[in-house]
Amino acid sequence: MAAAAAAAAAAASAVAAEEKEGEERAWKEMLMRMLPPGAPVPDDEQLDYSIAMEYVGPTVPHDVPQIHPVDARFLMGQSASALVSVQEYLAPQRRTSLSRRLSQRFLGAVEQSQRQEMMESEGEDAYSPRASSSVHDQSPPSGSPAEPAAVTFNHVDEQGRDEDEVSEPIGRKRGVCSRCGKGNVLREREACLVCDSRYCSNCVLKAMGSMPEGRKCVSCIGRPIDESKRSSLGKSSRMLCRLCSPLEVRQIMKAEKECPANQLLPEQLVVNGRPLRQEELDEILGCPIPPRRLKPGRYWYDKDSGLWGKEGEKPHLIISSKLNVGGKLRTDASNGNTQVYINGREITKTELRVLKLAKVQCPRETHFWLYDDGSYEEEGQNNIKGNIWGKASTRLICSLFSLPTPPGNSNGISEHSPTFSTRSVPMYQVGQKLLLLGPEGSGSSTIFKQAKFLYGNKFSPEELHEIKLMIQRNMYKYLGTLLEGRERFEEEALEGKNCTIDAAASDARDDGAETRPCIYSINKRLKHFSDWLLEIMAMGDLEAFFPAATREYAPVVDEFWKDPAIRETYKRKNELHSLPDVASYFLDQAIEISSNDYEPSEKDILYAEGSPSATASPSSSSPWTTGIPYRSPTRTSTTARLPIKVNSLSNSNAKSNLMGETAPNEVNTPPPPPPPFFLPLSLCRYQLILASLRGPTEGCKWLEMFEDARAVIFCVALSDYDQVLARGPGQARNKMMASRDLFEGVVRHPSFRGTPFVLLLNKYDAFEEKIGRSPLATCEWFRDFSPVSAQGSSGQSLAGHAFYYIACKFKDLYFSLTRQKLFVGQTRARERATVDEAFRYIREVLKWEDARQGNLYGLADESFFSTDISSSPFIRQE
Ligand SMILES: Nc1nc2c(ncn2[C@@H]2O[C@H](COP(=O)(O)OP(=O)(O)OP(=O)(O)O)[C@@H](O)[C@H]2O)c(=O)[nH]1
Ligand SMILES: [Mg+2]
Repeated sequence: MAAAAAAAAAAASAVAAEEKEGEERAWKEMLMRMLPPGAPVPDDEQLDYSIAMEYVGPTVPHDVPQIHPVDARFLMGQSASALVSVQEYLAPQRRTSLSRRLSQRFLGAVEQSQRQEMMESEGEDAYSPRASSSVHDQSPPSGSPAEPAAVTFNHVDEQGRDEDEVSEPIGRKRGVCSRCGKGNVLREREACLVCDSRYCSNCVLKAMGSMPEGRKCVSCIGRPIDESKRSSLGKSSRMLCRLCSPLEVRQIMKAEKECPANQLLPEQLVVNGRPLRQEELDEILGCPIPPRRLKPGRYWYDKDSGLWGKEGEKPHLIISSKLNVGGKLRTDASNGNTQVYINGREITKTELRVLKLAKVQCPRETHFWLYDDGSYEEEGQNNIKGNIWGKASTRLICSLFSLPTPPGNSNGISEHSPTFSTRSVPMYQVGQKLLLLGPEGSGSSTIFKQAKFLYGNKFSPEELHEIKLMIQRNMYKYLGTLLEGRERFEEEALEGKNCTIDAAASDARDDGAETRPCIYSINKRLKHFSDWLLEIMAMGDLEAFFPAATREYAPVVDEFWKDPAIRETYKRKNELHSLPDVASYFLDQAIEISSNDYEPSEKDILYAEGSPSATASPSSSSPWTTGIPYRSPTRTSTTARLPIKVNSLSNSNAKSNLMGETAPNEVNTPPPPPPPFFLPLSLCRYQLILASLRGPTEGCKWLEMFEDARAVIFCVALSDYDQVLARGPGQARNKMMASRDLFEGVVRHPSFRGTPFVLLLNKYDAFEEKIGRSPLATCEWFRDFSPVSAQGSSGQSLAGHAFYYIACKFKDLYFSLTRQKLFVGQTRARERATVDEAFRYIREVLKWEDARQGNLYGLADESFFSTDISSSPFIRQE
């Protein structure tokens, strides 16, 4: 009996085992059918597929949810784990625990639990909600009688995103992976181009599958991308490069750029008031010079000239002309109000300004015809008046005003050769603008010059000539400052002795062997020269005489510099606030500098105060320096330089130069900065533009020219904290406070809203040298500086501490104005390596900013940079 029972039990268990085996085999076969041919069946632990079973039970009394599958062929293949979306006919009561477990694994744990909670609260079981909402694109048109849409889908917004995606789901939290729910703000995340779900490196391939349309969640495949991400199409990320082979990355990026689902739709582009048709879009994209980075929007297009812009805005590009696209160009296309018309369009103020600077006569009610080669004529006159882009100076002005110039040769005649692939050739040679600003004497010119030595072309002969003249003129400025100081010190000394200066002067004998009334007294001959020099300086006429008379007076300068009275005066240089420390360097070489053959050395160039203005070699190859008309030195020194510093000039300060021209003193006048050049800091070339600041920036019109700057680099001299800016009697101002106000003015300027700022705290060497003897609290902004004694004990660490303190002061100020982080660097601009470091840092900042704007990943606080790591307490703390 017992044996029979045991046999029966054994038979029963064999049957059960066989059944189980059969069931498993059936599962396996089903899985095999769903997987790509040859793919191994993953074991239970590794199983990462969402699957469904076909319901074969009795008819259910309620409507069955109907979801159409994503075409699995798209999702399979390559190295990534494919994720199969399902056709689910499963009634709630028949869902197996396995399917639930699988769907649970398929969803991000966090998202799933959230949804499960929601379902449970509604009394429903959790079934694969991701599948239901995510494949809704595939569902038949609503109301189709054959396949009633029994699943309630979320509301879909205009861009095809459902409510969950529009309202921030939990996985969208900064740094939180949308799939596994793990968060780390410092870790890189790959974002879906459609719904912006972010995935960590562990989940990205599982969530995005083989990426047949690039970086999209599997459930977003087939859906149009989020337009704000269009510019990142085809640009790979570090994470992807780590996870996939180079070939795979290339294929994914190619698919991302070229797959139909990611292309612009013609109706997304409205040109001259009319949405495009497919053939028009094809014509635009296929023309020799198409608009770059075309985004959906409303544009205007002037088919005669090729000018292209956003509706209501100035021209942005020049594309191929004569394309038959869009409606008719409207008069108000660019919202101009100048009563000057080009090809029927009323031009904007900026265009008019450029035309005027290019000396094109354009009184009101002028109607021009502009052709695509740049030639123009007045309407009805049949007489070509010139070529608008023919002059290099006009092209420079256009670039400064962010107006387009045609690609092609320097005559402005575009070369549309059919064999010339313009798609891969950038339209312009102009890179992103980096605007370098700084108050007087902060060292911005030195940084610019160092950058030019590092990354730019050599100084042209004309630039060198101008630097030479600048050095010669500066030499007389330094001498004048010394003579002014000498007079003051002499007066003070003689007052102490109770004798008058006139008496003292009368004692002085011409041979210089007189008994001097005091150590600051000079002989009559020198006194005579001194009075003359101080007078022309007071009249503001120094530039009218020097450098022209440099050679003539060189021996006098040398004599002065060696005179005991001037040596004594120089000993008190700390009291002569406008005397820079380079004065002695140049006065030591007064005779050499004044010679006709003098050629400034690299050191002279760097030490020279100021920078060459916008004169350049006509033979230079840079688009910025080619053909800019060379002006005579005298003109350059007055008319060209003044506008940069013009903010502090009032109308009454306008003065005439030797040629009888009046220097522009309007704050609206664009400054002619030194020729910018490109910094090949990365694949993207940056164009460094230097502009020197004088006076308040409120209403400063020329700053508007740089509103498209990629970043503002603001330079402040650390050593200014105990310096005084003399602006006439009773107007002495601490230089650091003046720098702070100027910085605040630039930050507040409407043109730079949203523009990243990098502050370069320069002259760290001079700062380090003086901080031990001159307390930082001399500057009222730094009154609360109280160095920790251990750190303040040695000069160097005190300087480091003070640097950090000042940087934080600026950071706090910047944050209070913008709620943004200020990036701070440290330089000793005379040392080239520190400038190189600073620009590397700036490049990193721009990369971080790009990443931040693309919201790819969070950032650590990398907002400090010091060229001398050991001297930065912040870096040590980090
Ligand atoms: N010791 C020291 N001197 C510097 C440093 N950077 C610049 N200088 C000197 O400071 C003086 C002024 O520098 P510039 O570069 O002409 O200053 P700027 O900001 O262009 O001033 P403006 O041309 O007057 O607008 C020059 O003599 C430079 O050699 C620095 O890091 N350390
Ligand atoms: Mg300068």
